[in-house]
Amino acid sequence: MLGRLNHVALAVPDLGAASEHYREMLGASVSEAQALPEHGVRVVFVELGNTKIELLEPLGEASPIAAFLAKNPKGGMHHVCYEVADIRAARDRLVESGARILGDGEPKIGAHGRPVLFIHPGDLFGTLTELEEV
Ligand SMILES: CC[C@@H](C(=O)O)C(=O)SCCNC(=O)CCNC(=O)[C@H](O)C(C)(C)COP(=O)(O)OP(=O)(O)OC[C@H]1O[C@@H](n2cnc3c(N)ncnc32)[C@H](O)[C@@H]1OP(=O)(O)O
Ligand SMILES: [Co+2]
Repeated sequence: MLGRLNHVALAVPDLGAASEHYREMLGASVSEAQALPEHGVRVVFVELGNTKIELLEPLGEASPIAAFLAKNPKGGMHHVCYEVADIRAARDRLVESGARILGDGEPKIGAHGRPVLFIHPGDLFGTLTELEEV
């Protein structure tokens, strides 16, 4: 069921400053910022060739990353995202195993225009996990 590592996401307090650090200090290829109001975040992707780093900044008052940043004001590793071929089949298998799917359980369209959903960190060793259908 589990495919490639699509991205590792870092929550950051200032997306512009984080993008600049990755571009200038690390010499990385960094995308333009994209606002995703339906996810409550602004996002930038750092392209690594074999995978991506997703830099996330809260957008709006109900951002799902706000509490995480309040606990980790300098930022920190927020989630990992694995690719799957059939996201609903993957979800159903996880639910059968007792895992909690966040939100209403239905995939949303993510930053790459593909369906995504999230599994509660308490059900995967303290790691918030995103699945993306590719
Ligand atoms: C850019 C679009 C898309 C993409 O295409 O890639 C994205 O990646 S969007 C990214 C942002 N969206 C989401 O994260 C959606 C799913 N997340 C959530 O629904 C919430 O963040 C959450 C996981 C339910 C947590 O919400 P929060 O408000 O922080 O609730 P709690 O404070 O009650 O936390 C509950 C529990 O979980 C622990 N926690 C919270 N965040 C993380 C985390 N990132 N990694 C590991 N653990 C986390 C938190 O510490 C609490 O633990 P306990 O205290 O032990 O209960
Ligand atoms: Co993500």
